[in-house]
Amino acid sequence: MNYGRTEVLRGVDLTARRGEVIALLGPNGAGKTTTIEILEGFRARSAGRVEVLGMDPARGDERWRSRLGVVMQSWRDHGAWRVRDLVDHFGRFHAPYSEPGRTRPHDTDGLLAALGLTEHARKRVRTLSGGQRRRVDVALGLVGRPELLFLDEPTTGLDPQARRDFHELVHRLADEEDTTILLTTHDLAEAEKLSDRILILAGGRIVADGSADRLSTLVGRQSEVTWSVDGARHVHSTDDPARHVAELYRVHGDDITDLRVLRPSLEEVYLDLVQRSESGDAERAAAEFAEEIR
Ligand SMILES: Nc1ncnc2c1ncn2[C@@H]1O[C@H](COP(=O)(O)OP(=O)(O)OP(=O)(O)O)[C@@H](O)[C@H]1O
Repeated sequence: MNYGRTEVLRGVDLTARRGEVIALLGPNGAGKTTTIEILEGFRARSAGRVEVLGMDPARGDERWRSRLGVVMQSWRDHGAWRVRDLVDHFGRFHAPYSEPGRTRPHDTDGLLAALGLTEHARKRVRTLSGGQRRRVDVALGLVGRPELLFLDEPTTGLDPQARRDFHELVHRLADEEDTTILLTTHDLAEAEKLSDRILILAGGRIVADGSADRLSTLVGRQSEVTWSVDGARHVHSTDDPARHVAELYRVHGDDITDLRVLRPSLEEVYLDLVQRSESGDAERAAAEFAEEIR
């Protein structure tokens, strides 16, 4: 993908399985939104082959579009609309495209309740707070009961409770409705919590692809064990924390307090991979990564 003479994506290769939740991570400007917009059919790619639900997004028709849910990063302004009317109106677009086992659209009031919007249903969108508007965005993305859902930074501006509710909603959509979800976020804990698979985009390429657990074992492989005996605190780095803890108990028994084991975090893996690819050689970073997970 090029914007003018600037190449922003090259050789991005990705397959998503039905019902999978994939988090697309990467620094600002890495090309996450561009990737998602190409898949949604909102942006024409410069080259390459793309197939989404069996169609080239550049040629997607209305029926195809009704099977997708889209929550974009930028707010689409419908300030004068009342929340319930807006969601209901968007839902009608999907009505002709019901399928066996997937009635479209969602029941408007049920959806508003699931997103904590019931008490705001009669309000005009422009009078809502930022986080409440974001929930309306999510409602509009979900109203057609999509098979494939794109969420571009969906939890920006949500308070902790709303964020947790949203996480539960994503799990339910994947588990109960077999919805395939591709989301972007800058919150690594969120990516770890929500997704089956994490993709890291840097330097225009996917430099890592795997579960959070898998990625966490790759960089700074050692875990850190901390504990106290008789008020003195100790720290030890080890490849085998279970063995170390067993040995501690053999030696000190019940004198041990404040025992903690910390495995390398996704944040460390992320920063390491992004740094490697930004130091100029994304291709080598991707190759090194592929070598490490073999
Ligand atoms: N319409 C456009 N015209 C020209 N360049 C663009 C356009 N849209 C994006 N870009 C450039 O393409 C690159 C990728 O942008 P993109 O928005 O896809 O990144 P992102 O990974 O989603 O970033 P963020 O985390 O900040 O949302 C950036 O360098 C950006 O400046």
